[in-house]
Amino acid sequence: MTIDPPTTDPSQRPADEQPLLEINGLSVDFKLETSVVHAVQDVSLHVRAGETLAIVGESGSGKTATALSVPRLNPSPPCVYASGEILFDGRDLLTLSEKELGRIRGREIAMVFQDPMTCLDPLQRVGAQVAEVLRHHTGISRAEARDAALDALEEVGIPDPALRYRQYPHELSGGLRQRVMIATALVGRPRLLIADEPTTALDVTVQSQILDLLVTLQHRHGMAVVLITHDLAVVAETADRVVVMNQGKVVETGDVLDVFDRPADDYTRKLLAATPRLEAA
Ligand SMILES: Nc1ncnc2c1ncn2[C@@H]1O[C@H](COP(=O)(O)OP(=O)(O)OP(=O)(O)O)[C@@H](O)[C@H]1O
Repeated sequence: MTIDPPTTDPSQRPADEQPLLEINGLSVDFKLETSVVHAVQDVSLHVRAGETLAIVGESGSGKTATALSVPRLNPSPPCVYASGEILFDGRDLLTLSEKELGRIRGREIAMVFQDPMTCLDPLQRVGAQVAEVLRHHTGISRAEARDAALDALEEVGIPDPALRYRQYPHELSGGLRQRVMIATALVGRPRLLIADEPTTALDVTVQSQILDLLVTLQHRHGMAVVLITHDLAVVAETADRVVVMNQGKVVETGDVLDVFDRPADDYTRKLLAATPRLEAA
């Protein structure tokens, strides 16, 4: 019997060990008229199927620019993907055509943002918006999409979904709007959800309800989540692993408990020290 030596080449790993998302050496610049912002510098990270990876760091550290690079949603121009690769299920998203990426965006990779109004059309009834996403991705009939959208609104905990279906975004509270955005994001059953500060704009009690909802839906549907947040207490509650960013670079990464118990980097220590809620938890 021969035993193969352990392989270090990622392309040789068994399929079940391949991360769902693997970012290698990503650099993102914003080319402005008189200057260049190096927003993301040589960032590498990975997310396995079904797990939650949190990206933390101060404002301006490059969290959003990193995350928006995955579905290639940084505004271009001024954004330039200067180097690196973003492997989703082994395919480099940075090399796909807009058409190919369009089939992945929203369907296999979905996003929720801090402000639902950036995603929801203020002039369209909310139920129709959820149904339209489904029709776009699956081509099912109007009636089937309506039924599925009603189910989706119910699943995200919207009371009286038949009534809410017919309402416009401005008729809903911030928490309900966020639930509608989550329904819109998840109705296509994505394998990866990118959640960028999904609860920051909400009241504290609503924040924890929305987080609980995301965790429940993640477990139910087995999707992976990239969670961007400045709230380390939220990370401790929800994430498996964490990436700490500072000034466009990854300064530390690891299992949440390890990093929070034994931070290796000074910047991580400072972030943790600035989060008293965490010590109380
Ligand atoms: N569209 C843009 N045009 C120019 N510069 C940008 C653009 N988007 C981001 N930047 C710059 O890139 C850097 C990283 O920004 P990014 O939004 O990724 O940070 P962040 O860590 O997500 O911050 P926050 O927590 O405030 O959202 C910042 O210096 C920011 O000013």
